[in-house]
Amino acid sequence: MKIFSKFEIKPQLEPYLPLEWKHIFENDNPLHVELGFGNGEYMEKYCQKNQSVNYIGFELSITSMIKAQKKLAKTNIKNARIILCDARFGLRELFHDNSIEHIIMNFPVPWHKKSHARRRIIVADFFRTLAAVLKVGGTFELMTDEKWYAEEAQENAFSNGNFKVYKIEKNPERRVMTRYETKWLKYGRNIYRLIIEKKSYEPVERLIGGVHEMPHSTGKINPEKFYSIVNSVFKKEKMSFVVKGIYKSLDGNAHILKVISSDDSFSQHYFLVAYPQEFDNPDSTWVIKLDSTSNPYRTPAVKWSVKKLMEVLS
Ligand SMILES: C[S@@+](CC[C@H](N)C(=O)[O-])C[C@H]1O[C@@H](n2cnc3c(N)ncnc32)[C@H](O)[C@@H]1O
Repeated sequence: MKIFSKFEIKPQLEPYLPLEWKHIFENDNPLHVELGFGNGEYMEKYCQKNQSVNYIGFELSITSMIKAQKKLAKTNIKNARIILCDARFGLRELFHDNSIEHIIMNFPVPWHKKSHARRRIIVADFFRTLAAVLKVGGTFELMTDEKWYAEEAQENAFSNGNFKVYKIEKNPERRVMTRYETKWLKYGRNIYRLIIEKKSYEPVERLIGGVHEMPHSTGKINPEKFYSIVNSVFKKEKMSFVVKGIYKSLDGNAHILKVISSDDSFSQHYFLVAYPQEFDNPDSTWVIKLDSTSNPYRTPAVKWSVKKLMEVLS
């Protein structure tokens, strides 16, 4: 089997965030970022035509990641990296302030139903991130076939106050186009482009920003309490977590806890391991830490789950 993983970056394994992109690409070329790249068709063409930019793509779908990696490998693209991660989180946590030259979002799902509001990307928070991570003079380009969506984004950008907001263009000709875009234009379906340009900088509050350390806690644990915490929801400020299941190792010493945590709307699944430092001593101190198979971003909610569980199990 051919390995295409040279394009994929796993920032959750890095000891420090935001990332140092010039070390990753081994050059200091301008950063261009695509949010929700789908099968990677736009990324492939864009990278071929713009070889002096460093291109970073975000996707949530594993199938799309695989398709894009195959494409990039086939055409021997050198200037692209892709990340399996919520673009809202990635854009805010993985880039230094004033570091991105251009951000592209092609045909996102608008999620117009209220019940899907949590999935929307282009909301007020998104523009706060752009005001931090785009360079002054850097641009965000949105393509959509929903006029109301472009208008809503335009209003949000305008209310943020840090952007020059351009007029929405109808059926613009772009140097690089997606397959659907070409087809839609051919069949007379309208598409819209919104471009905004950053005029002033405003910092954004990051969840990580700094050393990306491994959390662990130590203390006394009453093993009888383990099963009482399953499905209990713990909440504090914008953080929450729930223990969805507990599994015991065959020798009965280690307990593995399946946890889902949330920082605001950013959720992660991971496993924690709890074990006594001295297996034969009933008074032993216990350790709770991330299980070695798990690699969530060490957000405040992840760190808090490690600390709080020690407290409730003691
Ligand atoms: C309608 S498709 C468009 C794909 C591609 N941009 C195109 O124009 O062909 C939207 C894509 O965005 C991805 N997506 C949705 N929400 C996302 C998020 N929060 N972060 C990263 N990708 C996301 C989806 O997995 C999907 O592949």
